[in-house]
Amino acid sequence: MVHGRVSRLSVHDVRFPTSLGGHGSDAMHTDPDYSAAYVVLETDAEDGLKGYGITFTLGRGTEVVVCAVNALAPHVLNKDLGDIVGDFRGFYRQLTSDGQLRWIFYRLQTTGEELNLQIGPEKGVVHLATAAVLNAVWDLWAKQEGKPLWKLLVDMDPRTLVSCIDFRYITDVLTEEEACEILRQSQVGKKEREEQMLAHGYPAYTTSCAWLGYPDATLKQLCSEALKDGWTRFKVKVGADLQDDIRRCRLVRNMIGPEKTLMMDANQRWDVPEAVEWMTKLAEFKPLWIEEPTSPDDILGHAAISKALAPLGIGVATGEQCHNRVIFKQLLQAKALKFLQIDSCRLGSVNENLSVLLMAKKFEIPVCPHAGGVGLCELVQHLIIFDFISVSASLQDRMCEYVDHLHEHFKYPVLIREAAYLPPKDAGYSTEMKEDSVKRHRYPDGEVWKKLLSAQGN
Ligand SMILES: C[C@H](O)[C@@H](O)CC(=O)C(=O)O
Ligand SMILES: [Mg+2]
Repeated sequence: MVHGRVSRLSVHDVRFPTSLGGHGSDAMHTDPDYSAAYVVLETDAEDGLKGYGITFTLGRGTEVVVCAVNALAPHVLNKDLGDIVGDFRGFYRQLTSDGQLRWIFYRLQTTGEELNLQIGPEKGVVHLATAAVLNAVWDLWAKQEGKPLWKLLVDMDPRTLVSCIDFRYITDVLTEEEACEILRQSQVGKKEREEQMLAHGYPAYTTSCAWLGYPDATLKQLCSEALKDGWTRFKVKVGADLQDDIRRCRLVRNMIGPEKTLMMDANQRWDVPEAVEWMTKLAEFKPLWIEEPTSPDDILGHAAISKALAPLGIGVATGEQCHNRVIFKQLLQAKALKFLQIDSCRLGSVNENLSVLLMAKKFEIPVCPHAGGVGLCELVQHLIIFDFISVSASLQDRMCEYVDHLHEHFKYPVLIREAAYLPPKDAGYSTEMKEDSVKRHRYPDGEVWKKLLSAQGN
């Protein structure tokens, strides 16, 4: 039974200096410091359990999200956890519909600069903050039930599951009744699929070999190590310089051979015609997909690229920066993507991701989650394992991203075996970081940053 009143919400700005090694770099984010706005929820319950929630950010962006989490705190504090999850749809809507927060541009005074930031509705900073808070609620709920989050979801009856979803703005493609029906139909074979997951895990691909900032020698070395470790699917960053892309893609394709799967990711670098032209030149390396070829807001642009690249056998993948379920709905309606990439922190937590998984099922589009960042692998594995067991019932054309960074900072790190995610066994959403890691990486007063900042003369 869920219990306790939320007595404290704290939020930490935790950053890892990944940009120093070029880890995580792409054509648009050339110096990413993998970071998180890290939320801790405490209750007055005697069990002493805490809920941990993160949202993924890049360095300086974190302080902005931290402000937004604090702005949302009054919605959570002093609430009864039973009341929150008992009407999760209502609570989700309360957080995402704060009449004062959803409207405005937010003016933030940081170190001498003034930033104007759009924070709503259901997009941008406030939505990332919503995800951090709700992820903490889901973590706490799963912990109180003594189950890993994926299992909490798998064991929930369809009616309870859909009661967590806000169907506002999507009923033209998915009603609550239809969602329930999808879940009911997928009850068949659930037990066998759960056993399959526990025995073999969920198939993964790696992005860790080919960040854009890596020199060719690193790329080669990481590729050959990944091959030895049994990886068969690889993603390469592209989009900044065509000649570089040709050289790097050739190098990777030569190393992995013609049979293994290659994906490319441009991180929104191109205009629509440029995307088509560029990918036509990279087609010889046989990519399965081009990810984020253009602005995440350009639904019709994605549709045009999809149509143009289909004859070359290249699909369009996108989602890691899709604001919300409405954008996903339209991408699906417009046949703008062949692979849908949910993100555990970009959307409004499990609640909104459930709606996207169900829409993807209805449109028969495979979900291949985004996980490049700190903690995203830990979180999204729960969603995709649930998706397989309770929604999609298929592994056809599906795989979950894996990046080999920063797992050592988590109390319950992902377990990868033979290029597959093994289902987590510990209770919760795998969101909890090690206390010492948080302390050392807190910005700007953690030991790691104090040293770095003083070396830079700050
Ligand atoms: C900035 C991030 O590392 C981004 O490049 C991740 C990404 O696009 C992916 O993993 O896909
Ligand atoms: Mg990407």
